[in-house]
Amino acid sequence: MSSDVPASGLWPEGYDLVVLDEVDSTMAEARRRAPDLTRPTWIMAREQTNAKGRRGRTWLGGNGNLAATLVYKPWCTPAQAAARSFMAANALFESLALYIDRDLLALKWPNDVLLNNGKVAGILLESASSAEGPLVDWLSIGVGVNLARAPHDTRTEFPPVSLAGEGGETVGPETFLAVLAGHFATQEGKLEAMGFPRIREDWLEKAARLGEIVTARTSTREITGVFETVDMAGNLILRVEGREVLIPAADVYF
Ligand SMILES: O=C(O)CCCC[C@@H]1SC[C@@H]2NC(=O)N[C@@H]21
Repeated sequence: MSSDVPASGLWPEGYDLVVLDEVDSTMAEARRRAPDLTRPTWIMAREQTNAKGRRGRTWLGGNGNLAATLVYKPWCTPAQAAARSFMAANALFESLALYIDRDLLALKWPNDVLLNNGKVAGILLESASSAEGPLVDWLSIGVGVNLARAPHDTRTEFPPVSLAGEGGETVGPETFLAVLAGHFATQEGKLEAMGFPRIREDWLEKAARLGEIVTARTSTREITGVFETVDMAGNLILRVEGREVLIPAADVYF
């Protein structure tokens, strides 16, 4: 076990922890470590010099915020791996709810966590598969959480907010990661015991704007409709003019 694992009883059994002062990106570090990995490992960095967000965007972190990636080898297909983003979102929600009123939090499809309608946390998934079989070789789940400060970012309609800035309790990245790692391990347990329907149910309970009108913007089109649900494959389902439209990937606005 890595010596970085905290002595406190908080840290989940079976998971390793690596804490780095500085790295290009914890996603890149996960990629480098993945081939030799023997146990699920959380990699946390105090600073990232080249952090990545979804769709190739740059991720703006900041001192006192959490930047971490879980890299592991779940026995699953790429489609099942994608379901893990809902588990990460559920785990982030439950972790943040320890430090702020949970009614102020919501999950935005596919994998943002909102606090007072601003973005407080984002999730980025990467996986690798070989041609030899249907399973992924490894999966990494990166999380960025604005605990202490919200980076200045004018590119988004969901401006970054921070836990501290919205009146949440002060919590450091190490402590928050221990809480998050525990909640994520619980989600893995739920997946094993009850399957994705239970993960989806948990996610839908926390979903922003369920049953309301939202707009999904893909790289080629914009679709506005009623946010009906998320299906068993994790697709967004909008009702548009009486028809169900299935959206596998998009940015959602409301
Ligand atoms: O665009 C998003 O919403 C996803 C952001 C994910 C950022 C995290 S910070 C830790 C990990 N390392 C990275 O380079 N990105 C993810």
